[in-house]
Amino acid sequence: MTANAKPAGANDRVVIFDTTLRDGEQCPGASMTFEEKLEVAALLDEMGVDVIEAGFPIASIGDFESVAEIARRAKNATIAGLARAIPGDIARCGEAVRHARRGRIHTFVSTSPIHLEHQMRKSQEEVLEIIAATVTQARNLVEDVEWSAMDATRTPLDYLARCVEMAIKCGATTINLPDTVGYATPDEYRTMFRTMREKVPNADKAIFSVHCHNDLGLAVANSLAGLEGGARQIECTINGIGERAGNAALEEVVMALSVRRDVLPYQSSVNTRALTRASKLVSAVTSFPVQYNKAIVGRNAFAHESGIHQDGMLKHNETYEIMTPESVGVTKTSLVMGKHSGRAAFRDKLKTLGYELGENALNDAFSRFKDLADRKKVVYDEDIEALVDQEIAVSHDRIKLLSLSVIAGTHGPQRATMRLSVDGEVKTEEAEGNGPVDATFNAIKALVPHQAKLDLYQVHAVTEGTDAQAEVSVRLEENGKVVTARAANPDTLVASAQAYITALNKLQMKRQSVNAQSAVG
Ligand SMILES: CC(=O)SCCNC(=O)CCNC(=O)[C@H](O)C(C)(C)COP(=O)(O)OP(=O)(O)OC[C@H]1O[C@@H](n2cnc3c(N)ncnc32)[C@H](O)[C@@H]1OP(=O)(O)O
Ligand SMILES: CC(C)C(=O)C(=O)O
Ligand SMILES: [Mg+2]
Repeated sequence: MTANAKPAGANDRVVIFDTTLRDGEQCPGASMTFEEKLEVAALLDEMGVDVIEAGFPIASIGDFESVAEIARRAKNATIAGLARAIPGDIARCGEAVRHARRGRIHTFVSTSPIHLEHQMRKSQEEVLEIIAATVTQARNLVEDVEWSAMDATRTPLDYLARCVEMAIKCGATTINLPDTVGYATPDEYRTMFRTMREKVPNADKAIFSVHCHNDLGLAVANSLAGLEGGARQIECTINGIGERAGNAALEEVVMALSVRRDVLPYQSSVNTRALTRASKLVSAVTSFPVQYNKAIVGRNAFAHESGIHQDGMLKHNETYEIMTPESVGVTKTSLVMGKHSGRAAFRDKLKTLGYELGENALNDAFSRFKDLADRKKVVYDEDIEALVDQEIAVSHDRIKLLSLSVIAGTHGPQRATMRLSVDGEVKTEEAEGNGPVDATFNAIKALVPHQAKLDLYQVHAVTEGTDAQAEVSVRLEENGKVVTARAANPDTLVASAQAYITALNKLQMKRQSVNAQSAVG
């Protein structure tokens, strides 16, 4: 028996068996190259996974070679290979895992009536003989043999018990009872393990293992129920990838054990801080994106957008988080600024961006932020900076933009209607132009007559997407005096008008300071 193979129930240590490289790779589109498999295996080994199922050696030469190489390189983990209940599969698997410091042959055969009749086309008695022969063969090759009853959860318990007894008698050190088709409920799965451990005379000679598929979204719940039934090995995959709807997600299982130690008193040796790194690596090598709201490793798992939650988080992080982001390798909680955010988070965000606004300025900036968030899916830090910079500039201005509407399109001329406040007086003008920007600038010229020449007009997107803020830069020149101004808004024309008006305000301030200097002189 290996270090990992202690009798079920002897302690509360749970063996974490990762099958990302075998069952995970079985899902359509998830195949990994030799080098990618080595990289994933190295990380799993480093993070404390007990058993790495590295592949199915009979499946291909590539699979054989990657299992053998992972076996050579593994420092701590047991390396397992999968084999059907066929002598050739078992021999090939034995060849691949013999390079490991601890190698395991994992052999499986169907036990359910539906599989026996339609897939194996064998009787129950024939399958019992196959179990005896193949487990014995495997045990003659390695010390550590896992036997699985494929489709265990649709197998009559009496027959399953006979199979388990036979596998243990022939030397299996781990007995895996998979929910191959993701059919079981937690209560049924718990009962199956309890029954096996009570009924099978030599049950205490092996570790029992869970292997759950997620067809009904119950894979993690079933895995934990299996522990309550006496299992002490969990088979799982990073990001829950695997056949069809996938396997139980390793990160979810491990964090459930860590966070709910009070009701799940079982220990795993996985370094939880490596979970995010592992998730990102597997996602990158398989090109399978991780859904945003995925437990533990989804990008929203530690992100809060709603004002009430953000306010709570700023007061005490346990108000809305049951584990720290650091505990799974995420640097910090993120308070995402959006239309559901409140003043507390906005104030905190401004502080991190280096702004200290008085209460009135803050309220003004906040209402402009809400207005922006209503129009924009994601509000980035740069959006907020642009918005506050403008707020500060506008508060000193003589000319203020009150409203702008522009008619543009294929049937010119383009027409802009603008309302400005100039030294407190409200003025309106309608102007035409060669394009919407020209019409907008003509309206400004009509409302605030000036000699300044437009030296530069530039537009770029502050952030990504079609709803990104446009940042407009305008440079005006008047009698050798040059001013530049910038403004940002999701509407390019509004940003253009604001930038032009800010430049005019700056020019006005320059004129005043020159006049003041000549008066002093
Ligand atoms: C629940 C699971 O995840 S099981 C693992 C599933 N994973 C895979 O199948 C991935 C790798 N598989 C492969 O590369 C191929 O299927 C191979 C190399 C294993 C076999 O390829 P082939 O010899 O061409 O067989 P094929 O895949 O068409 O059919 C499977 C055969 O294995 C038999 N079989 C299935 N499971 C077992 C088993 N546990 N023990 C013995 N025989 C089995 C089937 O009855 C079928 O036999 P038949 O051809 O006599 O009817
Ligand atoms: C091969 C076995 C363990 C399996 O993957 C399953 O039954 O789901
Ligand atoms: Mg499976």
